[in-house]
Amino acid sequence: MSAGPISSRWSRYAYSTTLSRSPLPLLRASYGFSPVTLSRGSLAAVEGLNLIPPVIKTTLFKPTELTRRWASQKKPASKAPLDINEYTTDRIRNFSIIAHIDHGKSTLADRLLELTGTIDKNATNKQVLDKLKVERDRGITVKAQTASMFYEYRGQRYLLNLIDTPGHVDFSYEVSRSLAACQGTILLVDSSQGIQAQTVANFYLAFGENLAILPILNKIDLPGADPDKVANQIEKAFEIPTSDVLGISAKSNINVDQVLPRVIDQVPPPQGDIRAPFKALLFDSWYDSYVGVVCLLRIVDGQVRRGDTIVSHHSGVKYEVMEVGIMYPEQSPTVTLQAGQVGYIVCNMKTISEAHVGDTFYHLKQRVDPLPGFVPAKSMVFSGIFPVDAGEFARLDESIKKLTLNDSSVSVQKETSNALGQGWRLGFLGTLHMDVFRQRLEEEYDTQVIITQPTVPYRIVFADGHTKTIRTPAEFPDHTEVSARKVVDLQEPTVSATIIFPQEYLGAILELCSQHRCEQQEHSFLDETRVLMRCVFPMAEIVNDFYEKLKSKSSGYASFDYEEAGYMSSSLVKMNVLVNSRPVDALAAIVHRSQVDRIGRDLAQRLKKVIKRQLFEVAIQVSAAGRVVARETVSAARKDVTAKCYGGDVTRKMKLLQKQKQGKKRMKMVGNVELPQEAFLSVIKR
Ligand SMILES: Nc1nc2c(ncn2[C@@H]2O[C@H](COP(=O)(O)OP(=O)(O)OP(=O)(O)O)[C@@H](O)[C@H]2O)c(=O)[nH]1
Repeated sequence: MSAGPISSRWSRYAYSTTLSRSPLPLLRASYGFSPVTLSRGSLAAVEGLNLIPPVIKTTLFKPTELTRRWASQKKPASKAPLDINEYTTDRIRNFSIIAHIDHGKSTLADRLLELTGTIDKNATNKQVLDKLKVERDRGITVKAQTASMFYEYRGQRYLLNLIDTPGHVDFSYEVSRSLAACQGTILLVDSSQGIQAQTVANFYLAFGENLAILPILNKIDLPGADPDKVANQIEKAFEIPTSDVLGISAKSNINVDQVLPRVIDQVPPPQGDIRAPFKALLFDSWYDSYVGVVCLLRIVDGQVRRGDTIVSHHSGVKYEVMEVGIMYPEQSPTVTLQAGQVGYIVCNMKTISEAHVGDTFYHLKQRVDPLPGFVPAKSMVFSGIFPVDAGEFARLDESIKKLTLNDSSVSVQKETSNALGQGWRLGFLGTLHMDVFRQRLEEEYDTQVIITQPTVPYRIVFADGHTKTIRTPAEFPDHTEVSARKVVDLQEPTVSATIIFPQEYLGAILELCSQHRCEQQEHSFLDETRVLMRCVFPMAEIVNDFYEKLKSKSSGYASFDYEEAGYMSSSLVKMNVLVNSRPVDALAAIVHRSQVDRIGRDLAQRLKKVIKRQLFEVAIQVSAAGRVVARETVSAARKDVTAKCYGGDVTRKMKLLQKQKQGKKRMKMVGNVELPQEAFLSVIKR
């Protein structure tokens, strides 16, 4: 069945890690392998805890739009860059916080920044590392953020680099590249909700990177919290003894002071040699309108300072370093960055496309071998974006260019639609990513856009052997080409999904999955009440409203995570919508043959409801594979043309009615159906 290469996060890890020494009944059954015992130390006694007075910070930048909120928290500016040379590898710890969405990563990051004096203690510190407006509005992390902290423990000063990561599956790429800069991670689990789908997925990401994993239960202050039960789940699922699990409340600041001592004791210091030639991994970047591109680096060996000339392995381009520094938590210049540290550089890089994530930098005169890097993020969901007002095209074009400067995972291509005019076809990592992009366009750039139904990339295999990936229904081969055997195979992308839910919803969830062409692989129990199910879906089935349906079927208790699982052959057809015989391209879709009648009927009925009655009859037809699958008619609204004709000769009335009939005929002939903007959009707008 599977036609393309299967790239599974789990299968990737299966060959990149050693198999377990001890049995891991639950997850080995699910994922085909089990983890080795994780590196853990004993709980260190909390002693000698002493905060280092905040180092005076310098910033050469005006706060950007996104960081304006921090302005009130900035420490007094100074001209002197920070000297962090004393922090050799043994006194550095690089760690991240990973968790399911909303389990409290950003809140814990706030507390750790306060505890170390990196930000002032302030009742208004809420998810300080969520800098984007959209993150604050939605209460979710979209972009991983790095913050450096200074901390004294047992008489020794440490430089701790924390990376707060997003929890939502659309942004798991952010998580995986952030982990490449760390040696350890805090696996945070909400003690009232227990292990969820992204807890499992993120655990395996960290495990695959061979990171030390520190299990922490959050929200122990909640009345519904059951830390013992959740600690048992962690032991069963990940083979981490319950005695290693720390219970905290990030919100109420309970036991948070035990977190950093554990990080120092259990996360290994970074490897690296300060005397070796400079070698650094670029793992994130963003565009700052004042200084250009800012690159976040993990310094593997050697050191870098202002004035150095460095070279990109990826492009061979030379750059002069204008500034180096750490995120403290904003950009704060330092004298150098050296082996083991995580920090930023500003060089004469003009566009974000030059900052290739996974690139290796080296000194001009000391070439080094490149680091392994990352597989680039791939757009999986494509949508047409059009300006609501066609006169806004140029402004929207500018806004999209600016926004994609800071989000290189969005792919952009121009597109024209007969119904919606000139626009773009954009590719996103998932539908939440798409929605976040739309919200940012509207709020940060004050533009109004129409987004068409998302589609996934399909593959067409032709008789001559060549393969084409298509991203719009317009590119789908004509059904005559398919029947003439010019096309030998049609394929759609699939995902391997993990769903975790309470047992009482098993029946309802199985039914929902089968409606979405799901192939269930297995299910097992996390504990006596919770089920972990693994299955394969066609990606097209989950990009629209599957998650909302899953939440509603499980009263909000189910969680869901997925990853690409290659392509499979599929019986696909293109569905066309005709309004008075004219195709409306913005409503066309690629669907599975088994669903054509249901989707076609539903679409025709919805269109009928929103098309206003005209002075003539309007026929709505949905066709697929050369046949009409649904038809609806909007009857004509009869205008009383004789209303003003009081009394008089009957032939005068007849003449007016005759004239009206002629007019209707002409309009019908032209096919000039007026689709009211808002009504029409309500069908295609998400
Ligand atoms: N009662 C209680 N609530 C908490 C605690 N920690 C976090 N919260 C709340 O949980 C919600 C989610 O917290 P966040 O810190 O945004 O969670 P997150 O994991 O960063 O979320 P994403 O970045 O979207 O994945 C917020 O309303 C927090 O106030 C805690 O210890 N106790």
